[in-house]
Amino acid sequence: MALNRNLQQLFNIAQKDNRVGVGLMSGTSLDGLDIALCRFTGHSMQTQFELLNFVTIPYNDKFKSEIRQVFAKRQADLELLTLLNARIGRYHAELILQAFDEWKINPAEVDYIASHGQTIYHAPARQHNRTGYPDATLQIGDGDHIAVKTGIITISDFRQKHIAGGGEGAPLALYGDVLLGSKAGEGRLLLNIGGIANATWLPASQNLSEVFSTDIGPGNTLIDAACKKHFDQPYDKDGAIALSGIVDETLLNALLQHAFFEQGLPKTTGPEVFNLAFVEQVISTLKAHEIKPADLIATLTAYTAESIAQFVSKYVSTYVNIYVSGGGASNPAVINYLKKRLPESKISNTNVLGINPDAKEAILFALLGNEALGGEPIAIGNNPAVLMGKFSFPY
Ligand SMILES: Nc1ncnc2c1ncn2[C@@H]1O[C@H](COP(=O)(O)OP(=O)(O)OP(=O)(O)O)[C@@H](O)[C@H]1O
Ligand SMILES: CC(=O)N[C@H]1[C@@H]2OC[C@@H](O2)[C@@H](O)[C@@H]1O[C@H](C)C(=O)O
Repeated sequence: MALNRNLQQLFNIAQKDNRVGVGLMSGTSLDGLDIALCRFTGHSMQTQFELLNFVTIPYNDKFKSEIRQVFAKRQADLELLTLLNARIGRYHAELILQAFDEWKINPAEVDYIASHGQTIYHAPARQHNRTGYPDATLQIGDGDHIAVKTGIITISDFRQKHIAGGGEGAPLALYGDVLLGSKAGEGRLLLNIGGIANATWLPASQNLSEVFSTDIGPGNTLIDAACKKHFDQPYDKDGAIALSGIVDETLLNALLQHAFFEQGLPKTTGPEVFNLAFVEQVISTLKAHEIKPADLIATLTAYTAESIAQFVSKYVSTYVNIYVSGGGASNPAVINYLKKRLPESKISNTNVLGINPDAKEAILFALLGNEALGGEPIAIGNNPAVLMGKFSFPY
């Protein structure tokens, strides 16, 4: 009996030795959609990869503000959430087609799309503390819309399987970091500074049981939020505002008392926890304390960098090769603080590993899509050995 058209196409793609796939990431910074066009040869520990094209297409202010109405909020308009699930899926498909146009790529040359979607709420059990409820996370921007509009098989909603297998749904970075970033004889820390900062430790032994990946704390999320509120700017370009201000050590120390930093690894978090309401609440406990906007940005920048430095000292080693990715890698105020705090570490950018630091997370999802099509579950550290993602078909 013949397979239907969708399954036949899936069967053909799954049997290929090499695949061209698109990885999509729309992170917690809500800056835009990262689109990475990749070619993968092989799978699992034999994966070879080439980045063919990459672009970040910025979101316009109206779109950002619509997402913000439901993003990381305990209470939200359910109708808007429902509408956004479809709208984001369709919009992402339009942006992919726009990128293909610019790259002169025919959609028929692309085997699959792997879409992260937009995280709306992240609620690990450690954080929600509701008896009887599991770890949970929600990403929207339904894959069916992407598959139908582009005509390309789409794999999406990767995080649910990680949770079903016993994880918190994040960070998923380690699956890509192990396959693309590890090297025998060199201990490496791959540090991503996005909205939230996370890291993967890749030991020199390449022993998968020693690998771990965890969120560290705030990345750019608080800096961005304070820039928006006090300077009407989406972020602190090149750390200019932070470098013009003075770090308020009292506030910095108070912020570092957050219970998240004391919790064991691995752990995950988000803007549900690290937001301006938390910062303002901490400021309100510091009696007779006034802080100028530029000093606030300087302090929040130091908060990001100091929490990363403390994590490195506590869990890795102060003498380690650190490879940074994510938008925070372009913030000299963060990177210079880290270099001062960890003088024995060698801090560089993932470019030196052949991985574009802005594209790294989009590449990760392309890689997870390649695994979903042809890989095998791999046990890494205490992460679930699962193949992640759900399939959406064009027809
Ligand atoms: N030149 C720059 N100077 C300072 N900060 C920058 C610069 N370029 C990017 N950034 C920061 O990086 C952010 C975007 O980072 P990125 O794209 O890694 O986030 P994301 O993908 O949303 O994050 P996440 O990993 O949390 O999902 C911007 O909002 C800004 O804070
Ligand atoms: C729930 C969620 O969207 N988490 C993101 C977020 O952004 C950074 C950090 O928090 C990380 O845990 C994760 O993304 C990356 C891609 C990951 O899973 O590795």
